[in-house]
Amino acid sequence: MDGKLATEYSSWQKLQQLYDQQHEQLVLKQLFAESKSDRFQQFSREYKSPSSGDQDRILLDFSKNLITSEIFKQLIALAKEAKVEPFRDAMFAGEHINTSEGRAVLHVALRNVFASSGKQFQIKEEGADEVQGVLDHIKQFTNSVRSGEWKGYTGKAIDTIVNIGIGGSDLGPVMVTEALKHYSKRDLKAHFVSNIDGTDLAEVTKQCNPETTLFIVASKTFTTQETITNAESAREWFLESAKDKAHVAKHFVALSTNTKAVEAFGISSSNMFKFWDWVGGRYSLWSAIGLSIALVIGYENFEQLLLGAHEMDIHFVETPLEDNLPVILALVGIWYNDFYGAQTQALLPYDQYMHKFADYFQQGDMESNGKTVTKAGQFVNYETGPIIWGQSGTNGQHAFYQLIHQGTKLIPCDFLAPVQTLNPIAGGKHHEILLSNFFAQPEALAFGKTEEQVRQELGAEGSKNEALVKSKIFQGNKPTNSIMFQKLTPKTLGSLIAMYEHKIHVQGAIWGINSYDQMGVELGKVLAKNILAQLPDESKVTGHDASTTGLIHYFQKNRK
Ligand SMILES: O=P(O)(O)OC[C@H]1O[C@@H](O)[C@@H](O)[C@@H](O)[C@@H]1O
Repeated sequence: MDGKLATEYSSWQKLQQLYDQQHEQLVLKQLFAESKSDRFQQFSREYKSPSSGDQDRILLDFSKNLITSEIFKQLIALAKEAKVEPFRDAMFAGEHINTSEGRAVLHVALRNVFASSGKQFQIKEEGADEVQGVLDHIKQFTNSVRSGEWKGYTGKAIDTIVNIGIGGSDLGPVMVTEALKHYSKRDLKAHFVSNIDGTDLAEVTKQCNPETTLFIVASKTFTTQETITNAESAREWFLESAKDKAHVAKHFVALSTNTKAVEAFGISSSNMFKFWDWVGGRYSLWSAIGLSIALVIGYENFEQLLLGAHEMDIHFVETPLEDNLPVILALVGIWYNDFYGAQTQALLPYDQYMHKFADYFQQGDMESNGKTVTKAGQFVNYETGPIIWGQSGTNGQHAFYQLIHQGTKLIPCDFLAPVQTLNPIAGGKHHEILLSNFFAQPEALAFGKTEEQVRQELGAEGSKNEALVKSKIFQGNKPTNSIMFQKLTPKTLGSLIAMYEHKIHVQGAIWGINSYDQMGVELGKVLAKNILAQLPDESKVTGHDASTTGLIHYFQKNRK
């Protein structure tokens, strides 16, 4: 992180040598055989919440990775050489590490509100001292809606909320309200409208009663085309029944950094929940953007989510690199991404509540680290951010695991699962089956099935079919992390999210890129605006290539 390309670090070069010399001998079966049971001890770490200990603990087993203690040491050396620690401290101190936009990166300040946690970071940045005030506003508003005290324009309590937002103003609230559904107020329905496709809003409003629906317009900039258009159409839909514009105040609130635009939309500043430009969209669920989360799970649970994240922040700042969960995940990821040439990384939570976890981190990781230029302005000569994807187990097993087990691609996977389920139905049978799969899949991926085993199973007769024998071989040696947490509590979820946020931060630091801007989303937006103005009239369609022109003309000819 001092203007160097990652490939210039001597530790990177050493890792390259280790890879070149050793990767053919890095076979999990042998690595485990050589180290006996020590390997689990050696390559696993347990995190415990300082405030609730065993209740909220996370085990990271990274022993099923293609690493030795020498490689692990060298990866730690890379983190040191890339100055991961001072860069982390710079973020927590409020330095403007988002250099292209000249901003601080302070989602950690949003959860730095627990004097009793034993640690508060000293953050000096405009707005950082306003965090508690906004939380108080969220608390008071949440309590009044949930208790029924907040009334709609006909005097009825709110029973439905609709969050209108996209990207970071949607994915976090969607993921967390799903993940913490167990803790939700069941008689308060929550919908999320993100897509500009009118279908999204239309299908939601069909399920809403204007007298009892609260719209939450969530947009950091309050200029995002999709969100503003959806909010305007929602207001139109609402006014068809409410008639009087004065009623908007009871049914529309805004979450934004842009007071002027919120007021121009017709939402009074008393119904606006503020945040600051140092909160990146994809790191904003901890801010006012989390209002829908607080409404669904209650303010106390929202606070626990923040506390869990804050405690992971403390772990990230205070724990030596070799025991630091986000750092370990980041380094192991770099080993595959940059030396093995793995293109993707799968997130596989064996918890149905977490079925949106991979979707959430698709933006979190890919918008952060999908970059080609370093902060010093050089093009990288190595791979940066991985493609993130995944699905909840065991659904994924019946969909795409075939390719992970026997395809031609190397796909490092993170398996996540709770020790205890929140729904121990059928005497806990479901959870035992779920967890047996959670244990079995990484085992199968790591150790596979040899030709001899297959032949033995098929017997002499069956083994004559060579193609069949070959198709049943599992090469194994596929790397995985296994992450077990005690139970999916708001606090643990907060810690898990913060763990992956910091993993992304560490990888970005090593690659020397700015993880906190998103220039790559701009070009398409500008072109779409230009095209929108050309759509009414065929003769207006100019300045495009033949394909784009052809497509627009095709639409224009056939739309009626
Ligand atoms: O919250 P607003 O400003 O509407 O932005 C919503 C989303 O827009 C996209 O273009 C990205 O830049 C995301 O990072 C952002 O979360």
